[in-house]
Amino acid sequence: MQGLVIKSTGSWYQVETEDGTVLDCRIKGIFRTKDIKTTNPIAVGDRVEIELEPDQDTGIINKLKERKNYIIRKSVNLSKQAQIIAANLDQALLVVTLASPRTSLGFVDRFLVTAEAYDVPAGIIFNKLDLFSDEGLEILAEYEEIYTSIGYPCYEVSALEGTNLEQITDVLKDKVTLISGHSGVGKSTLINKLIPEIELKTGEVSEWSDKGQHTTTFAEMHPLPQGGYLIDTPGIRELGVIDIEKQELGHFFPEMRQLMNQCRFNNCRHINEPGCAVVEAVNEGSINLSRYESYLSIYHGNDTRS
Ligand SMILES: Nc1nc2c(ncn2[C@@H]2O[C@H](COP(=O)(O)OP(=O)(O)OP(=O)(O)O)[C@@H](O)[C@H]2O)c(=O)[nH]1
Ligand SMILES: [Zn+2]
Repeated sequence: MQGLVIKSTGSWYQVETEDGTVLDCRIKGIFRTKDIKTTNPIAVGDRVEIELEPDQDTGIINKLKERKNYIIRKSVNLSKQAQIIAANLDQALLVVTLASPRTSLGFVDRFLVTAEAYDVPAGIIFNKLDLFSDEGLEILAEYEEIYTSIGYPCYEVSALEGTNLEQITDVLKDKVTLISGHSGVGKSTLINKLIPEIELKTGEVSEWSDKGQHTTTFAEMHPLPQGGYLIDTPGIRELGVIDIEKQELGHFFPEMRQLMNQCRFNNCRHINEPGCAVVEAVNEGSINLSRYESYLSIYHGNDTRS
């Protein structure tokens, strides 16, 4: 039988089978992830094969299907080990606001770079539309132009007043979506509007491993009324811990990626090299300056830029 892992406690997994039943399952056999050492073999979003236990009430996961992508969190106390937070994401959406509080473009760009590095399509939800003055709406239009021209879809909503939420409903339909955003942007308000019954299901689960170490909460996939799942994460940290080689960074800016092969040197860092097509595009205005500043900031490791 095939199934989708929708909840994990680290030792038990809830697997939704094709007919919609949810079975508690455990793992049999050894599951390894290529290239990295992981603390958990299976994560939410994983597609698995299961067989029923003789009692028929529970199942055994005996095969893990290949993942199209996955996001990880580095383990704090076990070096070189990572926890897989979720697998097979269809998209990642970042909720941002231009006021109370203001999300910096540097923060947005870090999120987008990480999504690119994980190979997860990303989009941006501008929330609190009801607070925007005319001037605010102009800035919003500018920002949207920056990101839509690169290929990141943008949405404008007011979670509080329910404005344009049907657009988000459509975007989420039948997809597995990670939703992120820093504190205060209205992510909880939005999720509660999208999944009215979710408030019943929240509540922190934290596990203690047998070594007495505190392990972080496992992600949960919340089923959406229109089909699909939402994975809620507390913030960019979840999506921001990946190691990116400096030399690779430009690849995760799509507008730079498509110009890089025109740089004079094939090891161009796009900083001050002669004949750099990226810097030329920045000077011409075809690459947005704030995007390029984010590139430099990440390149130089200024992680505190806000
Ligand atoms: N004006 C306005 N306020 C909003 C909107 N959405 C949320 N808020 C308010 O913004 C504040 C923060 O909203 P939350 O939903 O708690 O934000 P959050 O992103 O989940 O933040 P944390 O709970 O800290 O993780 C609350 O006072 C909400 O009522 C909106 O569309 N317009
Ligand atoms: Zn260059």
